[in-house]
Amino acid sequence: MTADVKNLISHLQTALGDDCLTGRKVCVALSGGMDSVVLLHVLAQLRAQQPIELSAVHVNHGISPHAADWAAFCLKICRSLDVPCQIATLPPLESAGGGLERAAREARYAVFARVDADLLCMAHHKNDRAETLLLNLFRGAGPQGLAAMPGSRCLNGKQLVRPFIDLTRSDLQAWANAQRLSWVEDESNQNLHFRRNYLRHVVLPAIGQQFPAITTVLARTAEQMQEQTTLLARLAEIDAKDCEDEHGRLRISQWALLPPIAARNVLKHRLNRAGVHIPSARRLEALVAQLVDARQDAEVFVRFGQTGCHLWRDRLWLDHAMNAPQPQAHKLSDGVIDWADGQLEVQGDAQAIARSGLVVRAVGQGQRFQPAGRCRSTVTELLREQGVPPWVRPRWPALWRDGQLCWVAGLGWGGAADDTHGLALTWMPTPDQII
Ligand SMILES: Nc1ncnc2c1ncn2[C@@H]1O[C@H](COP(=O)(O)OP(=O)(O)OP(=O)(O)O)[C@@H](O)[C@H]1O
Repeated sequence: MTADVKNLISHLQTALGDDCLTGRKVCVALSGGMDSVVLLHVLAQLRAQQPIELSAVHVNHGISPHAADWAAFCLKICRSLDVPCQIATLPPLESAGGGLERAAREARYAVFARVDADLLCMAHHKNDRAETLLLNLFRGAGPQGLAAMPGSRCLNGKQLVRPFIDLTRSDLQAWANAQRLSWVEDESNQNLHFRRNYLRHVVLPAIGQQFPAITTVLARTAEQMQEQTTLLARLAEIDAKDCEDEHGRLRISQWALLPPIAARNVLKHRLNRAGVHIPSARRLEALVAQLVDARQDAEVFVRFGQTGCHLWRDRLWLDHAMNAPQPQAHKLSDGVIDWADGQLEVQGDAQAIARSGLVVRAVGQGQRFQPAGRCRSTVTELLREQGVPPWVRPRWPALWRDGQLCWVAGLGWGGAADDTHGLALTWMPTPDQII
């Protein structure tokens, strides 16, 4: 295609769904690189024709020595286009075994998931898609991985869209040159130790000598795989119907009776739908084997990257807070306190709170407690009765004074509490995620 302005704008309108754009909040994931700078400019030009609420988000990973310059550059172009820009500066990353690249990507998507927008636009293009397909092929992925980068998908209640997925890098380059745009170059894009760069600079050009249309062909394969994946997801939901409880969650003992190939498909689909990254077919196989062999009252735990999968009470529970830092003990204060498994809202007179000497701290193991009007027991037992899963109980929030337990979320005041200090405490747990 010729990359003139009109073409790119009409391409974008088609890709984003022309008639439903008006008045919507559209946010650009802006790295500062050429592709997303082009995307920002095209959307800004579209805004002149159609009322959209345009914004941008840049994630500063702090990995490159130039990270601060990139963030400053993003702020500068956004200011020049009158587009509000949010810079999300992340704490240093721990690669948790999956490599720094993956950890950075996961952290980035977590930021995107929280952005206030209807559409979150990313600037991936056909070449990115071909590279991703090959990367996934070389790590033994199935149809889901080979469907690399769908043009659009749901992300936490909004739509993640890739309006440039049918265009090539050179289409965007031509447009950027014609518009005399400037952008930042990420020096790590030249580093051949990164597998993606190796594919981009060495493997794909070599294949292209014999197969000149390789990028387009791979993108077409990805498209077909996308269709297969959609069909497999439909099949999974049909098979899942036979083993769901009244809330649509899998009864694992019934799921285990499905033919193995169908059981795997259902599990993969449900984990995917819940946003769990499945590291490899082997890990999934290990989970399937343990679940199939488990007795109905057994407890099984398998770790998938940042998520823990627990079999408990014949259901599969996901623990996304598994690696979250343990909340530290701190003095009680007025307001909302973020906790691993929810939020605690504290309302009361600031001076009375300060005088109370109360400290917020996890309940820990083996504590005994007597909630008002109930028998004294261990907190573990009391929380078990409330349906709080075993892995959550030790990190459950409580209020302490002088080392004595006074209040426990979900159980209320008791134990050493002689006075509630006029406090109103509301515990808002994160809904359980059970697939
Ligand atoms: N740090 C970031 N902040 C915001 N969005 C990002 C960031 N990194 C990547 N993205 C989004 O993801 C897309 C693909 O990322 P990738 O790492 O392939 O791009 P890039 O080479 O860094 O930059 P570009 O694609 O803009 O040239 C980008 O086009 C952009 O939309």
